[in-house]
Amino acid sequence: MPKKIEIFDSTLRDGAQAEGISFSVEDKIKIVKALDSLNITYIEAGNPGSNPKDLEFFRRMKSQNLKNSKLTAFGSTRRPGITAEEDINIQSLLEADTPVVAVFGKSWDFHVTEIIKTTLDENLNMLRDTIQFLKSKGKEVMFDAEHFFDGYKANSEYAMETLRAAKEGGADWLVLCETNGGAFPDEIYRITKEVVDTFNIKVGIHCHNDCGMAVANSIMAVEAGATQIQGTYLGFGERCGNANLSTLIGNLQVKKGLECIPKNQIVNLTPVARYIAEITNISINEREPYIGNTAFAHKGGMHIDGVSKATHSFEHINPETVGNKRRFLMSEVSGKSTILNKIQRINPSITKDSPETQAIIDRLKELEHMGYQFEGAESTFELIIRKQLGKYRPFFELIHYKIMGEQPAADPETSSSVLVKINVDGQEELTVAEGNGPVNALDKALRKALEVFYPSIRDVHLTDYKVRVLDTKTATAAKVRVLIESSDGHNVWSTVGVSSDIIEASWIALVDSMEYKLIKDIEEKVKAYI
Ligand SMILES: CC(=O)SCCNC(=O)CCNC(=O)[C@H](O)C(C)(C)COP(=O)(O)OP(=O)(O)OC[C@H]1O[C@@H](n2cnc3c(N)ncnc32)[C@H](O)[C@@H]1OP(=O)(O)O
Ligand SMILES: CC(=O)C(=O)O
Repeated sequence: MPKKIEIFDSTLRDGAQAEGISFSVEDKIKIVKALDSLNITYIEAGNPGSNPKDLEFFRRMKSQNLKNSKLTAFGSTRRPGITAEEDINIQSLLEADTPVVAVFGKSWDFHVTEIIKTTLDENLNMLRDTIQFLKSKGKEVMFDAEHFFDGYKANSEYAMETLRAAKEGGADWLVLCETNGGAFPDEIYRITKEVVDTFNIKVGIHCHNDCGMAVANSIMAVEAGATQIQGTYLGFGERCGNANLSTLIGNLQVKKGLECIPKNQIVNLTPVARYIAEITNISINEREPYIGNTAFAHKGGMHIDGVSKATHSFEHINPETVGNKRRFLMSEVSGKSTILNKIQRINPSITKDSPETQAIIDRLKELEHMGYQFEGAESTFELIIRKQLGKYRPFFELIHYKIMGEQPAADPETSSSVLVKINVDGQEELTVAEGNGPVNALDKALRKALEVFYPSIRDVHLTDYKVRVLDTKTATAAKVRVLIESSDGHNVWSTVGVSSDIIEASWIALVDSMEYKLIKDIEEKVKAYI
């Protein structure tokens, strides 16, 4: 097995072929910089013959110096019947002015005769002289042997001929593409091994994920002697996507000890994933290995107990190795160990065997049965612990709220009005507020009333609001769970409310949010005093 694997990221080329993904030139530049900072060897950032945006991107990149990575432009071999020099796509590849070009060409005889409709000989000439031409211009050239594995299975002699032609043309790399994503790991190993044993040249692998095998297939190619892996950082790409490089880098570098990026960069595996997702405007699959939000989240009580005693009891690596973090989730399947450290933050004298611990677990299970979920609402859970431990006093009493809606609205920003009346230590306060919906107006009215007594509430704003219908069978009579995320500019916290009335569920979550903020203010003051 080799010691070093060259990583080739195609997020900005094959990734841009994924449904729902579109990058602006600015997005591309930001992602290139992030990949460069991670020391990804090759960044395939576009197809200059495809569209003016990619050409503009490569033009802008001429003034950007990459510190570690080699920018790569992608395009096809020349068209049949013309010279490489005459081919407009090849002219665009040169115009991109990158040190590396990746050219794809046909390796499956069926594609040659039925898709690009030329002869098998002309296809070999197309590969050979396109690569020769690009080499004469001083480029490092990768030959992406499209459909190589299907081609090999249909006509191995011809598939190998295409690699021979590419090598004769001067290709630096033969990249075996599993274009349709239908091959299995044993086939990948056997065929890649034959290529590695036949040609004295560097071999790469490019796998698609149509059978969920892209990562496994890429690893088998490495086992067979490939030293370059192509994929996309978050796995998105044409159809089911490409080999996920964040998983592959984790697997190869952390588990198999092969260097893909410098050792000191592996802690950036997760932060770079989150940055790319942010720029791409997608959510990372929570369950993604290594980098996902739940990759090191423990929920089962016995798991949490085990991890608290020895982290490797339920973790394959330490999450910090890849810049991720361990999380313990609150739920009805939690045991006492899960909640003990949360309880002890409020009352350190309580132990696993104290009756209060069992009472809190019972209350948690009862609330989950009613539809609550605390995994994403730990602030509400802290308030429940306080209530159970007698460490809570309400900051205000609700007298009532009234909601009015206007439809059709003269101004959508003020389509709802809410009146809130509260009592704080015997003093009543009545406020009215308008909003673009009842929850927005309710939030504004409650904050306006509370600000009179607690000025720091002015800093609080809602940053997220999610509603989940809990029992879809009963349709409009179903319960809803409202999850609110709030911020005061320094801290972010989440609270939850459940009711069959969406306004009431929102109110419960809003009240928890305000009370949580006020409790934290008091704690800060006490800390400062001590
Ligand atoms: C497996 C892969 O991922 S390969 C990369 C796939 N990526 C993309 O297709 C995205 C970028 N593509 C594009 O922007 C456009 O397809 C362009 C600009 C490159 C070409 O557009 P058009 O000239 O309108 O052609 P169109 O997309 O309709 O068809 C593809 C053409 O490329 C030809 N072609 C396909 N593969 C190859 C190849 N390896 N070598 C040479 N020609 C090829 C086809 O025969 C077809 O030619 P035809 O128009 O003479 O029948
Ligand atoms: C080149 C390429 O993207 C493929 O064959 O899948």
